[in-house]
Amino acid sequence: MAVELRNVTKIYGNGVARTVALDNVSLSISAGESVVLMGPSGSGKTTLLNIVAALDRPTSGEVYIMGVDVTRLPEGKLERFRLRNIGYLFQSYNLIPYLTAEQNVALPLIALGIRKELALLRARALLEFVGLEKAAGLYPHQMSGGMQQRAAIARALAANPPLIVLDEPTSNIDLENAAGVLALITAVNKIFKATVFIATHDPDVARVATRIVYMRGGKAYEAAEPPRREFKLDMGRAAEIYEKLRLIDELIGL
Ligand SMILES: Nc1ncnc2c1ncn2[C@@H]1O[C@H](COP(=O)(O)OP(=O)(O)OP(=O)(O)O)[C@@H](O)[C@H]1O
Repeated sequence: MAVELRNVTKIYGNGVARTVALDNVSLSISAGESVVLMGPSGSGKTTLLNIVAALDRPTSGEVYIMGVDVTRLPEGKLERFRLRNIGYLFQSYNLIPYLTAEQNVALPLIALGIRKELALLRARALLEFVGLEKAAGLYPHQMSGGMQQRAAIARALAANPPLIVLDEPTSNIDLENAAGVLALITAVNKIFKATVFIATHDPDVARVATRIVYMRGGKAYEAAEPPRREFKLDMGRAAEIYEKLRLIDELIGL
């Protein structure tokens, strides 16, 4: 199981300000699933995403990620666990402004202690995977919003994490870029075999889902069989770059 939540409750505040953001949520996500979390504003999506991403701890309940109970990990160990196991795509991308695209992508690998040249080699292959091979030397301010997002996706894949968590991946980009990013998410799921967890308001994102979970009032509900729409994607090329990445991984020992 990639992610397992058992009776997870999250309560903010107390007294009159007490809010039950998650109400006894249990959820099992198998490796390789692509889960899209939908629901109205205030239903608890962000709270659940942050818990699945090991960025926040529940008030009660257990959270297993790749078999590890992350609620019991001390902060120091949790940080390394996150670096190795979870790739993040935040709405604001959070690219470091004074680093180039390739330096941004290499950063998680360098934080894991991998030699800079090898980290940059993998970073450049990942930028090729997301279609940014010509932008490796650009700084974030020299890139469009769509390009910055692709760079952030490459960075999320840097340490080859088994779980990728994305918060509203289509909210800050235009329709054309949104279709591109959904195709990329499909490739990440199919070729990298990463488990994908996405919180969104955008019903279009459901097209990349193997499973849809709805939130309402802090409770999670399973949807009936979701629509599965394939994206036009040159899987041959993506698979080719993936092979290159695997060779680099052998060098790095990832
Ligand atoms: N840090 C916090 N302190 C107090 N209450 C909070 C906090 N974070 C979230 N909440 C409350 O918990 C509930 C769930 O919020 P959450 O942000 O998870 O919902 P959401 O579905 O992600 O909403 P949106 O789609 O608007 O982001 C809401 O009632 C919200 O007001």
